[in-house]
Amino acid sequence: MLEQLKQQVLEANLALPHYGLVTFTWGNVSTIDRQQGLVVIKPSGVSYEQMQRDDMVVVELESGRVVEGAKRPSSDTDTHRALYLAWPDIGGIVHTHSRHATIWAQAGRDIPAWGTTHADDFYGAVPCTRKMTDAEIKERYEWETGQVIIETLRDREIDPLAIPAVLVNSHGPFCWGKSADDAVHSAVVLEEVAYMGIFSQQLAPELPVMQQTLLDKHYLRKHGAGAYYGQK
Ligand SMILES: O=C(CO)[C@@H](O)[C@H](O)COP(=O)(O)O
Repeated sequence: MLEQLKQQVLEANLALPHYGLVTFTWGNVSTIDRQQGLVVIKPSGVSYEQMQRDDMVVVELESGRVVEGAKRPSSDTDTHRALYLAWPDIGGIVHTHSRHATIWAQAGRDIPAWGTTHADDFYGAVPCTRKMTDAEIKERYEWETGQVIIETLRDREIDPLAIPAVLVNSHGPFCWGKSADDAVHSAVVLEEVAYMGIFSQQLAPELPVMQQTLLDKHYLRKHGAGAYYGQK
């Protein structure tokens, strides 16, 4: 089972440069075995060209202790752990510094739902977190990054599976889903709508968000009529 998860995580990490979402090693993907309470994540600082299945690192969900793997786990492992612990329905997480989504994160801006490309995968604006406090940055930075993400979606009453993405202020995007592949899909769509949004807003600075009926039509057509999610 773990070997299969390592292969899934390897392939998901290799999809990041394939879709142009990363430079150098600026990104990481993980998945989780909830029965065993184990997270499988990319090794820290290893180039994607050299990455092998056995480089994947296995850590305990609760403690973060490395239980398998010779390399250091991603530097963002504690952020992944925090999200898995808070959201029992997610099975995969991606973090990147993809260029246009990171532009929105650095600007501290939500990405509004301006079109159906957005609506197919995100049931409303993709939120940007507040800036982290000095104390949060100094103490357990990666863990606190996860807490700020959780706080943002909770306070905005967003179902994580309805809008499976967030922009961490001054940092970059985190995306998730029911699997590592779902999370990569969300990361690709997020980068696309981030890119489109920059230019749409240049063409029409007063651009209104899309009508709720169109957002409903596209989101529910893809995710099923019974899947009501999203901001209240
Ligand atoms: O956010 C950052 C650095 O700002 C990290 O995502 C690194 O860019 C990737 O680190 P590793 O996964 O290789 O440890």
